Amino acid sequence: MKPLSPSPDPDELPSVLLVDDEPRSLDAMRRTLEEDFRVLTAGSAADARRLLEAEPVDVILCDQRMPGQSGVDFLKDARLHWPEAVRIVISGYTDSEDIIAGINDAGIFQYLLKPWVPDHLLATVRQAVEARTLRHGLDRLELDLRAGNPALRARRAERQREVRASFDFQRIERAPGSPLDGICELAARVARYDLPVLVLGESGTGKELLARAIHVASPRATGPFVVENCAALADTLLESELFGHKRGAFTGAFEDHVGLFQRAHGGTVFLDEIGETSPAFQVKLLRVLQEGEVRPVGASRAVAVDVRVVAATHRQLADEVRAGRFRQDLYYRIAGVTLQVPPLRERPGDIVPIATRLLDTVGRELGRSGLCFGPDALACLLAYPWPGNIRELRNEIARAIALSDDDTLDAHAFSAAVLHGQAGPSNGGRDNGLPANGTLQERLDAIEARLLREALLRQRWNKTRVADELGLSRVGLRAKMQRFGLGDKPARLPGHADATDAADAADANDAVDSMDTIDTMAAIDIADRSSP
Ligand SMILES: Nc1ncnc2c1ncn2[C@@H]1O[C@H](COP(=O)(O)OP(=O)(O)OP(=O)(O)O)[C@@H](O)[C@H]1O
Repeated sequence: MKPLSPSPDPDELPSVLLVDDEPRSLDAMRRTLEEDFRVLTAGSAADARRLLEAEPVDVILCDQRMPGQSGVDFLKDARLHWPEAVRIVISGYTDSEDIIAGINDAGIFQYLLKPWVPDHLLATVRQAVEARTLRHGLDRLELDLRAGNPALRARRAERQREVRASFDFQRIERAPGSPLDGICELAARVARYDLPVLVLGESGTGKELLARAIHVASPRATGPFVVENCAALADTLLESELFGHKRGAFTGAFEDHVGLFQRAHGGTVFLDEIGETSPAFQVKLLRVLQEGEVRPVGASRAVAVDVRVVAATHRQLADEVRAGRFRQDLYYRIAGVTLQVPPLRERPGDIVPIATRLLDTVGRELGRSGLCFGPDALACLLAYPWPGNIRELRNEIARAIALSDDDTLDAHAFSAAVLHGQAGPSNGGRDNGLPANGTLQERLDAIEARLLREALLRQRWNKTRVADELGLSRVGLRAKMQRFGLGDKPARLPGHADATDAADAADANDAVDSMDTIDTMAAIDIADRSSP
């Protein structure tokens, strides 16, 4: 036999106020509902008001046709004074137009048609109570958040720890003492404050990675991090992507679309290649940043958004402002703090640690773990100027993994350009692969080191020929090689002194097989870099 469950305390049941001037109808509804709800009844709007003033209720169910005031008008009034009660109107077909007209103003949850069926009436009131409970829970959550509820704060802190454990500035691989150390330190400092950050640097240098690390180190870590490449879309599409649009706003807008700014609410928006945006779009973006709200295309009202903006560009944006191509007011809005990420060729010490990390991650992505570089491969990577920066390095490593059956990658797995140390097309045609920053002396040094490296590769590390080509004495060449960390006198490796002409014979110690020489050079280079 089914055990008898204790009947619930009527005071703990959700309360429903029925309003109808028809006593029989009122009675029928009461009987249908009273087992599950605490039912109050009123024969008129005035009686209902008196009851509501005496005690709050969860649901009001009101007949549309009543003498004096219509059900919808009464519910409009109830919405103003007792907004937490969920409102249902009940009526016949003939009143539907009035009800539809008043649905928004009265905030009506459901419209029940007469004659009603008991099961449907019960289900509708249950749904209304559920909606009331949900809304109540959300209100509580918001209050708790505003009041800084300790349990919630602890849960948020825990989640932040989880997010930070999965990604932080350590994921930005670099050598000890790399120029990136200072940049990451500054980024970690500014991450704590809601300042806009502008990240400058050539394509593929790791600007997005830095932006993500800033987000994770910020108090917004548990919020969303959304990315938009502003160069990839035409103005109208970019506007609709970022700010959203309403259905029918333009041809093809078949439904409402929530923009990225709204999706990033509570988090960070990363606007990549902001320097490519048109003046018209810049005006719109400026308005959003100034007012802290977005207006979806075709919408009549704006929506408040709370986001932090991190923007990036490969251009020197201050120069773009001076040239009149980028709005100054927008520049000051987005450049609260500016971080400049140097290209890979200006931090050659980072090549080996980054390449090693990429070999591991890309290898695992391709289902090949336990891979390593042969020393000739590392020497090749070091000798190449990487105009496409870390993205190019990543692609090169992926290609080498795919082409090599061996777990130790050697230089021949690389493309011809990398193997011979010759840069392909420079960075999107935007520069010539040479440093864009630094003092004149630093830039000249970088150019000299690169020319020297290229000549050494071209002449298969034969110093006599290199000295001839560059119009230097051998002593002068050695001094320069030493100065640029290109090694002085690589040890001759057994079996590789295959000098073939008089000049080589005179320089037999240096005339070693290029790859083995590179081997040794790489070892020297790596040892140099790892020493404190
Ligand atoms: N220091 C690093 N350590 C490991 N991987 C890195 C590092 N920097 C960048 N990468 C990787 O290099 C690739 C390019 O980086 P990212 O997209 O952040 O560059 P970007 O400057 O934003 O490029 P773009 O301007 O073209 O969008 C990514 O796969 C990224 O994970």
